[in-house]
Amino acid sequence: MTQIRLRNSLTRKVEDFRPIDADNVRMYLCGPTVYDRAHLGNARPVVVFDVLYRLLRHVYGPEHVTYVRNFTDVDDKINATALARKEAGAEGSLEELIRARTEETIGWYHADMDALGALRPDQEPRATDYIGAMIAMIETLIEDGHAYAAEGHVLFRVRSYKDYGALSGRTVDDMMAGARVEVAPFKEDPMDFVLWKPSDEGLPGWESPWGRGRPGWHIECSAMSYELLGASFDIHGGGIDLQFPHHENEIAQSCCAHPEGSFANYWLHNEMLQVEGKKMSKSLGNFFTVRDLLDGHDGEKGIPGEVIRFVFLQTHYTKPMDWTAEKARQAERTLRRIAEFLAADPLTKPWIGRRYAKPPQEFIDALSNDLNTSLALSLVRKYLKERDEFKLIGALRLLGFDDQALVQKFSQFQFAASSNEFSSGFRMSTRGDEASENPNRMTELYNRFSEMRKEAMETKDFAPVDAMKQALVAAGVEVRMSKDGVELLPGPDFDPAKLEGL
Ligand SMILES: Nc1ncnc2c1ncn2[C@@H]1O[C@H](COP(=O)(O)OP(=O)(O)OP(=O)(O)O)[C@@H](O)[C@H]1O
Ligand SMILES: [Zn+2]
Repeated sequence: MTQIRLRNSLTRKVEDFRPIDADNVRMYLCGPTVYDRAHLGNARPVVVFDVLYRLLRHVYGPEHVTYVRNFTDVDDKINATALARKEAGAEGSLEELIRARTEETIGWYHADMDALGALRPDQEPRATDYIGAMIAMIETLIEDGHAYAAEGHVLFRVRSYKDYGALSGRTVDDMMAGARVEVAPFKEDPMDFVLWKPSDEGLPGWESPWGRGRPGWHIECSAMSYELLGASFDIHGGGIDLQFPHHENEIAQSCCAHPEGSFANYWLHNEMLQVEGKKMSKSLGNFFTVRDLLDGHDGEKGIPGEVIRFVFLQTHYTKPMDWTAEKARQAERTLRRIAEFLAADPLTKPWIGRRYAKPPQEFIDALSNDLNTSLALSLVRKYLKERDEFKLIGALRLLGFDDQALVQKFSQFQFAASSNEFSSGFRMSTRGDEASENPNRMTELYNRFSEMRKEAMETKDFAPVDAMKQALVAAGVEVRMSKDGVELLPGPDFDPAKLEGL
């Protein structure tokens, strides 16, 4: 089995990745606070951890990986956007407006990240669905002396956890000198952080042993990861901006509440997307949204999600990067060249099953070496140069690029979605040479054969399917049928003339 190696922020070394249970590899990523559209920086961790997710699925099998990414749907910023709407005359209670805002933002988030080719995680828990689990965890922490209640708040007693600071490699005293910590009169120590706080009247709140209130941000991830992945899991990810204090606090809470577990064994942090040397962030105002980039804004034309993904993957996730129009142009040129090549070749059509296009081992090795995506992309260019379609498609798919979508979006061939000539709507219209004639024919046969098979499953009359299969085989086409569907692979003896009568 391929050995994946990852840079673990805990040890600051690239280590062999050894899952706790190879039958269920578990990964948690801190997700967005859903108050507004995601900016391009927010998309970087999504793409980085999507590549890791795909690699883990490739190595351990898709059904042996669990990827959880949360939505933080309780937050001052969400309340503020809902309040602003209410003040502007929006109808409904504040609670309804808050709910509407988080729903709407989650919808945007899904649409934007889908456009970047990111798979949806296996679970996307919302913090507000796990308040009970958070309260239970806080109670345990209080019982064991790691937390205390004061004036409607509950605080984590940082000095009760001797390993606090291990992830950032700093002591509590160093951190105190560097961080702007809030000194509240009810805190025993300025470093102590909030687990629970009172809610103002009219704002979202939950009954708890400490009065009506709501959780602090850090406890959300500790509680949700425990509920969905257990006291010990494999990988915890997020942007480097979250390492301190958010991740340091998650570790303290989880390890103190569940000393039987190790929490996360590997911590991965992506570096920041920057604008002129500064982190792109809402608070600095130096941001643009993923949606603006996709759709085009201020007179600029839109940029396809594949281009954005390609640009991200050019830079290793541990390095800061800038977004530039020149990088986007170059990525687009490469994707066009790939698409033209794929479009001109009859192999890249829906009737080619995924199983035939396998990423070469050298390509898997590149990704397995701490996600060396820039090396992986140079291998993609190499396969293109060598005109090795199988390697190229295998590599593209593992990186999260859909070859058919690339052909449709980036090649000059036109695919008429409305075409009634072929039910899939997959049609080439510009080149009349043989190479494009046969794929049309194959697509048609593929659609017809799939239809026939579907029908046969219902009627239990498999005779027509068998007859067509025989004819295809006689024309040199290998036919594979599985529960996922049908695959047609023209072999070296493929003779399109023999398909004439079909
Ligand atoms: N410029 C950036 N580059 C890469 N990742 C980023 C950047 N900004 C935020 N992230 C990551 O985006 C994810 C979602 O973060 P979150 O929702 O807390 O951000 P936000 O409040 O929208 O961003 P901001 O930091 O701009 O206030 C986190 O994993 C965070 O590390
Ligand atoms: Zn988190």
